[in-house]
Amino acid sequence: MHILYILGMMGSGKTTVGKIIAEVLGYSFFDSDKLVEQSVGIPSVAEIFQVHSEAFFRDNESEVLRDLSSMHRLIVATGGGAVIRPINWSYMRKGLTIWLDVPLDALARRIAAVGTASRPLLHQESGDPYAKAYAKLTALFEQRMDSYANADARVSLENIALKQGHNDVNVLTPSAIAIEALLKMESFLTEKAMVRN
Ligand SMILES: Nc1ncnc2c1ncn2[C@@H]1O[C@H](COP(=O)(O)OP(=O)(O)OP(=O)(O)O)[C@@H](O)[C@H]1O
Ligand SMILES: O=C(O)C1=C[C@@H](O)[C@@H](O)[C@H](O)C1
Ligand SMILES: [Mg+2]
Repeated sequence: MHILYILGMMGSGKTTVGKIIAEVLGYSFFDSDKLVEQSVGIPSVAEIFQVHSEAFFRDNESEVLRDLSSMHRLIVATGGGAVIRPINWSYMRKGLTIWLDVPLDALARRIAAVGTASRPLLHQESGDPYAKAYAKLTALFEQRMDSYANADARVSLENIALKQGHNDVNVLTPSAIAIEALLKMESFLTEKAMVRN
């Protein structure tokens, strides 16, 4: 495996879990949102949306994914919306894709805890941050769920919690999630090798 792409909604833990996986495997870690900020020369995604537009951000995101796709031994935390463009899949299909599937109420809770200012698609000046984030995440997820489901492997926090005998995903540590992601990757690669042989 040359590159592992971590997919998932905003706040799903792509950066947190991706860094742990990179450390375990001895791979380099890249955050595609950060690479877009560097390449555009604007320090935040929110400002890129404001100064330019979402379409401009998406074009740059595709360029970043294209450039990364020729590299080796990387873990890439993708932007939450990277799955919506088919061209991005043509780059990501060169590696392995894994979807961090986190219940929307847990996402809204994490996002409300840090505020929505850094997330232009969720930001609202007024109202309850949890309720607003939850409503927007629900609408976005409906548009995107079929795209996330194209990932080679899915890491469901609900399933990990069930396996551990809890019914609350909020007790799961990033390390437990990273371990599950590594196991899912391994089974995907084993099945792929069996189909080949
Ligand atoms: N397993 C976890 N349990 C509790 N909080 C978590 C967990 N994983 C990540 N978080 C917290 O949730 C927030 C989002 O995590 P992170 O930044 O890794 O997600 P992301 O998918 O990279 O989000 P973004 O859309 O901003 O790129 C952070 O505040 C992080 O500390
Ligand atoms: O889900 C999304 O569309 C986004 C997620 C973030 O990672 C950023 O890429 C940006 O805020 C858009
Ligand atoms: Mg991130």
